Amino acid sequence: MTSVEHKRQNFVKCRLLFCPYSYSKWELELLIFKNNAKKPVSFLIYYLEDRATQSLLNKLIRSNVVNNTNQVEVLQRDPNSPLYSVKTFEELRLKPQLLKGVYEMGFNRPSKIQENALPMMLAEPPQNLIAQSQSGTGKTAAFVLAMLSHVDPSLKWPQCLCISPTYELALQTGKVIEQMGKFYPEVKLAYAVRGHKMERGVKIKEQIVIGTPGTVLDWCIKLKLIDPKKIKVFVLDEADVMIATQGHQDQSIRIQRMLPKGCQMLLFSATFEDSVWKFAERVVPDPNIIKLKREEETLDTIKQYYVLCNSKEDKFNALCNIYGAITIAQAMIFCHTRKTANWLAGQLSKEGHQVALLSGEMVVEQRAAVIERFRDGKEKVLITTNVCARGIDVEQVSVVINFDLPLDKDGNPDNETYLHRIGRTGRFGKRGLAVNMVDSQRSMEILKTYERHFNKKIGRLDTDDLDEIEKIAN
Ligand SMILES: Nc1ncnc2c1ncn2[C@@H]1O[C@H](COP(=O)(O)OP(=O)(O)OP(=O)(O)O)[C@@H](O)[C@H]1O
Repeated sequence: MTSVEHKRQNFVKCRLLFCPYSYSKWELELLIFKNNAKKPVSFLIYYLEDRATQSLLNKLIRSNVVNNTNQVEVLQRDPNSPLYSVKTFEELRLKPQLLKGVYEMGFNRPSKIQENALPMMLAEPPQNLIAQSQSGTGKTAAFVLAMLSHVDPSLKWPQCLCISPTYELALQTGKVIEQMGKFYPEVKLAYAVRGHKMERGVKIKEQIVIGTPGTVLDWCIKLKLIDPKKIKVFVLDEADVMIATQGHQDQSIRIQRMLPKGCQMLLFSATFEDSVWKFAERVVPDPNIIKLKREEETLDTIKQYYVLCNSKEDKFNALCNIYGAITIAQAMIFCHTRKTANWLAGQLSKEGHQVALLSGEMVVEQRAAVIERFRDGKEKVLITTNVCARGIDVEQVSVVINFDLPLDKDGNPDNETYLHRIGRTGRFGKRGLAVNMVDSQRSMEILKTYERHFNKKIGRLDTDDLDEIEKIAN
């Protein structure tokens, strides 16, 4: 190639970033440089869902089961058989060690989905189940209890196999197995995840194996560590996340095909798009189906205010006044950009607040650590960009501050994100307080759009008047 030809070359650069506008997406930016130009003449942006990260963060922030007032829908394989549901864990006749484990975890009674799913999963002969309900409604706890109930600890080989979409999610489920099985130490657990190097042919003695599809397949086929014909219970968790990951769907089906005919197949998903449904039907033959509709969020129990400001410094002063006047257990503050979030975190720290900062450039482990600290109350303020606006369940947070109002990627009002940031589910949901900082004519217009859309008044708050602020807390 001559130098002249070289100069005429077009080239493309890619950047993978965490999307600043949405909670669960990665942004792939393609910069097209024509004729070696310094500036790209066009660029394309793709959004790739990162559902696994969202699911993990959601699990980590949650400290309790999500209450859902919707009716559970049950479709039985045999519609003539009586429909069992339980209101207590005693009715399930669990092994005493497991009942103790359940109570030790602070569970007093089965969650809504567990009321129906547990009797089905524990029935004799074993029944297959597809269950769908939003994250946090108790699915993991349910299938963990089923696996622990079905194993025979005197047999030293894998009998229950659970596959999760990612390393982190598998570890998280493993923790639940360890907690619930705390008083049942004869039952052992093995992790089939990356980094857990095993020699070919060494038989696994643990009765429960949890892992990701690729490693589980290796353990079954290549390394022959697990005899799939001896598996009694197969769990496929987070089916919606699983199929969103390249290759996982086929791997899961390959694993399922190796299992014996009588093996109990259980599949769980937080959502049920058509693609998940098709996949579920391939993995679980003759299923019973349990569905619990997602509970809608509302603004009914939220007091909403706005504060007029001129600059970010002004917003910060307003925030300090609010903090000075009312006691805030935990608050989440949303900023539009990473830069503002960093600046605000610095300012609040200088004022002596314990601040946690969550932003897009952090890797999943870092974000998980920040969220766990916040959930445990080690920090009282969580500042974040839009990245986790929806990934995080904010029910436990009583005060939400929109330091910048939520906008979509084109800078227009984003009703869904506004609702999700400050909304609560359930008619009996805890009361909350939301304060919106308005700093321009445009942001005032956006605020009015939210007011009209939700048909809920957003009152003005004068943050220079401490008495007035005190009143909003009552
Ligand atoms: N019966 C129960 N009583 C009280 N808390 C419960 C009960 N069942 C589960 N929990 C708790 O509720 C939270 C959510 O439960 P779990 O993780 O099982 O839900 P999930 O539907 O599997 O959610 P995800 O889809 O995010 O995994 C956990 O903190 C769990 O310990």
